[in-house]
Amino acid sequence: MSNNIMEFRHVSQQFGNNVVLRDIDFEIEAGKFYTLLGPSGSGKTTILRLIAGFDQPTSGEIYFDGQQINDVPANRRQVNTVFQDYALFPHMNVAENVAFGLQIKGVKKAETDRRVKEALHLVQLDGYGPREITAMSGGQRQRVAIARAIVNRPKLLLLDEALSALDHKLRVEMQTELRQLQRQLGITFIFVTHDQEEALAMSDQIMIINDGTIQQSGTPVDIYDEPLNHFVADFIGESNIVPGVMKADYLVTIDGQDFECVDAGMRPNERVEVVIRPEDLDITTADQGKLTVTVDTQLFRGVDYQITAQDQRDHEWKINSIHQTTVGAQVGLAFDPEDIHVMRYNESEEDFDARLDSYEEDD
Ligand SMILES: Nc1ncnc2c1ncn2[C@@H]1O[C@H](COP(=O)(O)OP(=O)(O)OP(=O)(O)O)[C@@H](O)[C@H]1O
Repeated sequence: MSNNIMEFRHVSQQFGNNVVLRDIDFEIEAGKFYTLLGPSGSGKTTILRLIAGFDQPTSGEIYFDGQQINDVPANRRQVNTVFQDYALFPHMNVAENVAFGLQIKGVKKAETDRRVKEALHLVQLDGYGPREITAMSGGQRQRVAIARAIVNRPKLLLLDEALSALDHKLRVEMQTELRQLQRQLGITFIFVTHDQEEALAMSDQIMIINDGTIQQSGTPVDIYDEPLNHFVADFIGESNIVPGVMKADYLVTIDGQDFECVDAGMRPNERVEVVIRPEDLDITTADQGKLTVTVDTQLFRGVDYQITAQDQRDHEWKINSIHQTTVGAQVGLAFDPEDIHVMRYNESEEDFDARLDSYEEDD
């Protein structure tokens, strides 16, 4: 028996001529914290609206707990949404806002009071029930919105950029609290954000979306360490992305030099893209490095130095190092075979050759 609470099968969404989602397929496992991550306009909110039942897909099927729900209206789905602007009722106090959904369902007063109290306790707003919404801070309103969304224990909670209105410190605090709340309640959360650090910090699973298609799904570690394509490598964290050729299993050529790597199974001489994260590069003496570079810039960031350097072909490398270096110095870059991440190239060989040629002509 599958433990999936939500499934999309070949879901497409079109507004007029504008195709916003293209043949989306995914499964959401019950009880986990999922994040939909992608740039503005990629289709994240459109997916949430389909899950919540605010819109119907142009084609494809949506399943909830194994049942097809395309035609089930929003108010009959066991799904609640926390919106970016919270959508609280300003003329009601905190308790009335939280109680609203229960009253609509006709839950008795004593039961409603009990559940409102419990929900306010879960979001650490004990005793705030009689307060006017207008007398609550941004962070407190955020908690009220969450209390209102969990009070009737939905099976699935959708959070659309739910933390984006908070300042940085409060936002980081709420990330931890939301994660704890999700574990405590065991409700499946689908959280939408365009902030990659937030996604990496909070999620069990991340789905990266761009231009209406899912680029990669996986745990934060999978996605960070093994990006499937250029978009993911570039979008998640900082990266050095360079074209290369897979000479043989475990051997890749970058900039005309051969490097041992841990990837295999590509065609001999297959064109690839190579990702090396800035924190995986160590600075050493010029004669000890695998590549020789000249340091261009160095910025101290508290925990480390953010360094840029040019190699002999004038390509820029980003390096994060805890050791200080000197601008203008010639140094070596050291890295291990497992720090090289090889990605298949997903464009035609002709396009790739053209790009590789132009890259080499830059020399
Ligand atoms: N009702 C609609 N009618 C026409 N176009 C729409 C409609 N809803 C969304 N779109 C378009 O669909 C695309 C995806 O929008 P969506 O809101 O899903 O993106 P998003 O990833 O949530 O972006 P953001 O992070 O900016 O909220 C955009 O180009 C948007 O203009």
